[in-house]
Amino acid sequence: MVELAQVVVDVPTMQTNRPYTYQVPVLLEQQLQVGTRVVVPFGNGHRQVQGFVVGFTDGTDYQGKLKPIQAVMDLQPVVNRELLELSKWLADQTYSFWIACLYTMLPNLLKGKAHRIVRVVDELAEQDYYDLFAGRDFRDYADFENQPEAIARLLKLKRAGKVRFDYQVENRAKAKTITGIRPRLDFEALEDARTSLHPNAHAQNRLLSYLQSIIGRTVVQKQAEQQTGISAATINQGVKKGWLEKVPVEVYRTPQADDRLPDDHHLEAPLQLNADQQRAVDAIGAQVHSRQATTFLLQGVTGSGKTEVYLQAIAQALAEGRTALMLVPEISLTPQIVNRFRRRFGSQVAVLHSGLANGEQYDEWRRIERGEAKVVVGARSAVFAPLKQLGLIILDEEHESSYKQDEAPRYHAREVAKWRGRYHGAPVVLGSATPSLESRARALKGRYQFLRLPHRVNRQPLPPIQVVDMRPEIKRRGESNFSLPLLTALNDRLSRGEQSILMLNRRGFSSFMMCRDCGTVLKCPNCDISLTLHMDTRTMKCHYCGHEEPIPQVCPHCHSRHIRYYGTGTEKVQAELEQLLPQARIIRMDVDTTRRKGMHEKLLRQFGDHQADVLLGTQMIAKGLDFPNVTLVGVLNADTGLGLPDFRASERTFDLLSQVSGRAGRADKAGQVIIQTFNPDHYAIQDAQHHDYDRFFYQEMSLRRQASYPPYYYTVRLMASHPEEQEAARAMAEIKTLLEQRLAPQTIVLGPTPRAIARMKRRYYYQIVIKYKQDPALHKTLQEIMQKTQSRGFKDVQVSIDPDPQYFM
Ligand SMILES: Nc1ncnc2c1ncn2[C@@H]1O[C@H](COP(=O)(O)OP(=O)(O)OP(=O)(O)O)[C@@H](O)[C@H]1O
Ligand SMILES: [Zn+2]
Ligand SMILES: [Zn+2]
Repeated sequence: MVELAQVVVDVPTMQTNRPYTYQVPVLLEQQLQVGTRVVVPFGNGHRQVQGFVVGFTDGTDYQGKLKPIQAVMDLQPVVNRELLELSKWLADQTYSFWIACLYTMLPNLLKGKAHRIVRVVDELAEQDYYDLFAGRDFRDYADFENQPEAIARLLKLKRAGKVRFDYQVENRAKAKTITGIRPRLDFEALEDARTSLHPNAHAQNRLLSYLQSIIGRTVVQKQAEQQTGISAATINQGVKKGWLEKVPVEVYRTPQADDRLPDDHHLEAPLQLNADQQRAVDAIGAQVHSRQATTFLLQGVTGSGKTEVYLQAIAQALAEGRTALMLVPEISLTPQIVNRFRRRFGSQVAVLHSGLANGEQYDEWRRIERGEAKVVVGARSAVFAPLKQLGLIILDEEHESSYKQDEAPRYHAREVAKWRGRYHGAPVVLGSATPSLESRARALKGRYQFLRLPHRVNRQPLPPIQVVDMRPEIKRRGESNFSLPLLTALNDRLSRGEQSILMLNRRGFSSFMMCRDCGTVLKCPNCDISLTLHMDTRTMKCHYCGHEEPIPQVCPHCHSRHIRYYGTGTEKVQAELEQLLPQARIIRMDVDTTRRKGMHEKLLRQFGDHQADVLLGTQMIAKGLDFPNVTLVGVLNADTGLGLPDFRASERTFDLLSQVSGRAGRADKAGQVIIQTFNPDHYAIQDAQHHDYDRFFYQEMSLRRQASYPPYYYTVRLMASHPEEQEAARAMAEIKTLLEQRLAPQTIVLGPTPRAIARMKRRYYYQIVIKYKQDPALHKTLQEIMQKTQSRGFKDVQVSIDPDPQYFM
């Protein structure tokens, strides 16, 4: 009986979205593991492609001639069995390619063709040392990968812990090297050199003896000097005489510089919980203990101590010998929250986020994979962290739409978390001050266990919120970003030495150029959208395709010079504020000022150290910040997101206002919030003003029911694009016909309509939105559409299926 491998190949088409069978080289039978990457020939041209081994068979049911695996890319699996199973489920749920799901789970370094090396880490038998390593301490893995015999030997050495397999970052974090020395002559030749030495040349004599003792090896020069007392000068003489050479020796990248970590012996003690917190920790802890995959909704007002609940529930999971996963939205993955975890759990914490260099990301991933890190704090994709023995999963700010990936595979981290919870028997905690309507509705139905923290830890009331109607303000005082009440309040904090946070809501508006004479707006030549002004580069940029052009001096249409910049950017606000309050020290935080690595951290530290009076920023300052000296929060424009063509527009506005208001008055000083708006009567703004989540919830629920939107209905969005508009429309019409034939009569199919942004990257987009409660035919029909749209009739049409879309624009 031969062993055959099932390989998912890196050829992302619907036809290849299943494993192919390959011969395993005889020498590697029973040695290759599931989850290992391989290179296999594919198709008639025998193209070489990458793939993942996803299983083995004995091949009894295969008739044709099988091709063999060409190369084995890893000495250890890069996806474990759990993640392999998860990837399959994910592909099915998100209508995407299995191969794409596998890659999604891996750190960047393992997605491409990273440089791989095998290092000797323990003494080898002489034969292995010379055959495999030619007497060196490491070797390029590429030299081995298509030699089954060598791989078989390496796999054995790996199992015995004698070699180590490593990925090296190509350019950015080039591995560090130090100087090593290596004899250039053989034993006899060195002996000859010794006989011709001057009798007084003791040092050189010693060097020659030493070299004779290390033939075939490389030794770190510093080490040799220390061990033998031979000086660097003597070694240099030896180099000149041709006895030895200097070579670079690699040192390991240390995954975590030790000084970045708090000392594990001085970790912070848990806080004394209040009664509500204790109830929550007990409820979660009980399920951790009994290994129940219960989902909790923890709704706690801002500053109610949710994070402390997470920390103590995690401590419980660790005490039971299990691991924990803590997810936060990328935007609130601030040093503040990371440090809180590090102070509590020390070096057991691994952090995963998009700001890490590939090498750092891989190092963290590897610490998790080896079981050295037991608590992972990370953004969306950290939900795939290869933790074993998972005991608890937490999603903070569970309502955040960034938990959904908006490109294929279009997964929602919440759903993946629940899948992993079921797999491990681990509870999942969804935490928020403003839960998504979906989650809150489930909690009310008893599908989630509902926990509440209704009070702030400091027993202070939530800060009072004043809503300022900007319409009369503008009439009275002319165009300004600051109303009189806000200015007065800012002045007041300045005189008291307290700090303020100002948020400019950038959602749904951009800074565009318009001609005052003819009304022409500068648009992207590729996309149906206006270009955004960027002062830092002095260019106009398209946020969709990246098109960039200089700021025009005259209108391209009527050549008027009256071309004006509309919309309010943070820079413009900063300039105005500097004029109005010249004595205020301002820190601006937006994409521009935080682009450089480490700036985010630095600006927040400065603000925390009271080196500024005002923190002015975009949405990125709304979440998670905990500064005791902040007593005023101002929202400059509350309503820019309200007008967006999206059924979640009100919910997002309410969430954002609640979150940012929560930054004020978190310690002993009372806080105050001022919200400026042109829609003071809108229920999202009024309910936020009264801190009334429940009222907002019921009001919004009734609108959703009337319009058949989630959580009453599920939604799926289908999108087709083509360079020719009528081709995209035609494809969608065909899909619509198919849907109407197959789906249940109660299911609603809307469209096809052009997307709100109808043209992007020179392609036209049409969409269909499906709304359904229960439709047994849906999943199969959508799978069928994925298959069908790969066929000839759909040439050049790209179709995507997005279950539970977060945006409808
Ligand atoms: N039991 C407690 N005793 C004393 N202080 C506490 C307790 N629990 C939390 N705190 C402190 O109260 C502050 C707010 O708590 P925390 O940040 O956990 O709230 P949160 O609900 O996560 O906040 P948000 O959602 O607004 O970001 C923190 O400074 C925290 O250290
Ligand atoms: Zn013009
Ligand atoms: Zn564009």
